[in-house]
Order: sequence, then structure tokens, then C-alpha cells
Amino acid sequence: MIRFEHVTKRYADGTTAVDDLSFEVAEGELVTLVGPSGCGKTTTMKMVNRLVEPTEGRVSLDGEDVSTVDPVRLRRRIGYVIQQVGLFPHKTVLDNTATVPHLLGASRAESRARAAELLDLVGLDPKTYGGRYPEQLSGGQRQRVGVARALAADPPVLLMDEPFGAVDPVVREHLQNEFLRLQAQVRKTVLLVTHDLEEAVRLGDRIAVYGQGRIEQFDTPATVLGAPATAYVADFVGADRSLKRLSVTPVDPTTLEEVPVHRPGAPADGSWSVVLDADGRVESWFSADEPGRTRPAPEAVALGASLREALAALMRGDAGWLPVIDPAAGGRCVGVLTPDGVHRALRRATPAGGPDAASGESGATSGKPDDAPAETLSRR
Ligand SMILES: Nc1ncnc2c1ncn2[C@@H]1O[C@H](COP(=O)(O)OP(=O)(O)OP(=O)(O)O)[C@@H](O)[C@H]1O
Repeated sequence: MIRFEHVTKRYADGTTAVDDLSFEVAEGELVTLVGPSGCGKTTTMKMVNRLVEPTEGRVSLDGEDVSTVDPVRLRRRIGYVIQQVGLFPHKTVLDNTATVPHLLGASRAESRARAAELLDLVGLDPKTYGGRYPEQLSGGQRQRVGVARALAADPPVLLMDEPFGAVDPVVREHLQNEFLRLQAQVRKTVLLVTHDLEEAVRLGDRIAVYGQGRIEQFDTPATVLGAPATAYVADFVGADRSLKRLSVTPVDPTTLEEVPVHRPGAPADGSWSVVLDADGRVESWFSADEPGRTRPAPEAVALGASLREALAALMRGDAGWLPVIDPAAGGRCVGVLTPDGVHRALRRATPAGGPDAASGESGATSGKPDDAPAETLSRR
């Protein structure tokens, strides 16, 4: 666990980069630090592995004040991933990844076996890529090697500074998703710096929104987007935060409608009805427009998927509704999601007054919706 207690950093030229900062990152939690350029994010991160020393206050790791720990010993417990990955150009991908375990005393064979496992874990087949040199990889592949290398010593803590910054938006989203999948397996305590709000929202269990040298709000993505604590945060998350909230609001059972089950021989109630198979999965459906025509089941989404995914699936099909399935119950259809349901779910994840009522005016909220607590997507 990482803890900052009243930490201030003033550089020699008098710049106050971080001003009286206090927060905690729980074990296994991924916290993103987001904010404009120069607000102190990188300085904050570097005080964890002692690349920068605080002027005042205390940074501790698992209760131990880092200023009392030998920096070399400290950094063995902390993986560090930076945008310019810094791979050794004259070493193969496998050897780059094996360097740290080897330095830590593992035999060459053990280190290479571990490196191959890690490359596999980050989605690079060691047989294909292990023997290549960094210049023979794409930017996205190099960044994956950077992540594999940081994980190689199996550190409990990872510091990541714009780790997916140097690639185009499509590759970036792909890497982010892979990283979330990986994090669900390895559960590191992660502090990740980004200037990209989308990335902060997508990856963070919690987000720290930085103003100048200070944290303006520290909360779940859904709460930061749904209930910005200050005018500054409201401005930073922007007017389209309702759209961003689609990514962090899950499809949940309470916003679904009942499945309008079709009874053979009986006239369909309402405008459409659904035929379920013996396992409760949608087999086909009928619309009152053309009652005699059997239509194939629309694409389904799983409980817990984001509203963003659900909306995309709604747009891809022409049914106007989606079956929602429970993967834990063998893919049984537990309800249907309609555009109205999406709207209700978004409003539910918002404090009283609807998606855009949470203003950044001085009557800032506590950061928590009053009625239904905003749920965030569980990525674990
Ligand atoms: N070594 C240094 N000496 C003096 N000032 C510094 C030093 N390093 C950083 N600063 C200043 O401290 C402030 C915070 O810098 P920092 O790199 O922590 O910001 P950041 O939020 O990570 O920015 P960016 O997103 O641009 O990387 C800036 O004003 C910066 O110019």
C-alpha cells in the first residue's frame, strides 16, 4: 500500500510542484493520476521510488517510510514503466525481459523461462518475438515489452508514467484493455500517470484529478464524472462527461426490462416478443410489424458489460433492444435492455437532477450521489 502524508515538493528554483498532498493507494488497487501538463503528476510518482525526494511530509510503502529504505532495495519492489520504454537496443526482446530476474540472482535459464511467460502474458508470443531486437517491433509491441519487463521481478508495486502514450488511439485502446486483463490476474498496486481523461477513467479503480500541485478530487471514475467535486474538475471532465460515463457504468439488472416471452399460438403482447430455448437463451423473436416472420436473436451483452458496449451493440443491430445474459448462469437471458434502459441506467449513476445537473458551481457535492451509489465496472 502506498501512502502520501502531507507531502510537498519544492524544486531548487522555488517551483512548488506538489503542495501538501495526502492520499492512499490500497493494495491491488489501480489509481490514475490525471491532470494538465506541469501539475505535478510525475513528481508525485517519482517520490515513491525516490527519484525525487519530498521537501516535506512522508511517503510510505506498506507502512515503511521510503526515505529510510535504500533506493536500490526500494526499486526492486517497484516496477517502473515510462513512455520511452528504454529497452536495450542490442539485446533481444527475451533478454531485455530477462535482465531484471537475472540481476536479482535467478539463473540464466530461469530468467529466460520467466521472461517467456511474461511475454506470453502481455500478448507477445515468445517464439515469434523473443528473438527480435527492439527496432524490429512496432511502438505498441515495444510498450508491451516495457510492461513485461517491469513485471519481471514480480514487484508488488508498479509505477507507470504515460505507459501507452506513444501509440495511436486504436492501439492504445487495445493495450489498455490488455493491461486491464493482465491487472485482473496479477493485481499489482498501481499508480499510473496520464494526461488523458479517457484513459484515467477506463483504467482507474479510482482517479486523482490534479489541479496545480494539488488533488482536486479523488474518487471512482463514475463519481468524478457524475459528481465533479469542484468547478475545476467539472471543467476538466468537460461537457461530454455523460458520454464518458457510458464507459464506467455497467449494465445492471435493475435497469432491465422483463423478457416479453412469446407464447406459441397466442397473439404476441405488445410490439415484440421473444422465444427462449430450454436453457433460457434467446432463440428468436417476433415483431408485431410482421407477426409471421421469425427473426434471429440479436447480439447479446453480459451483465456487468459497460453501457458503452451495450449501446454499440444496440446500434449494430436493428432490433432496438438487446438480450442481457448472465454468464454465471450459463448465458441465460435475464432481461432486455432498450434505449430507455440505457437512459435510466445513466441517470441512476448520476446525482439528483440528471446527467448534466451536477455542476461545478460552488455548491460542490461531497462527490457521492445521494440516492443510488454510482457503481463502477468491476474489472476483477
Ligand atoms: N527538476 C526540476 N526542477 C525544477 N522544476 C521542476 C523539475 N521537475 C519538474 N519541475 C516542475 O514541477 C512542476 C511539475 O512537474 P511534473 O513533471 O511533476 O508535472 P506533470 O504533471 O507530470 O507534467 P507532464 O504531464 O507535462 O509530464 C512543473 O512546473 C515542472 O516544470
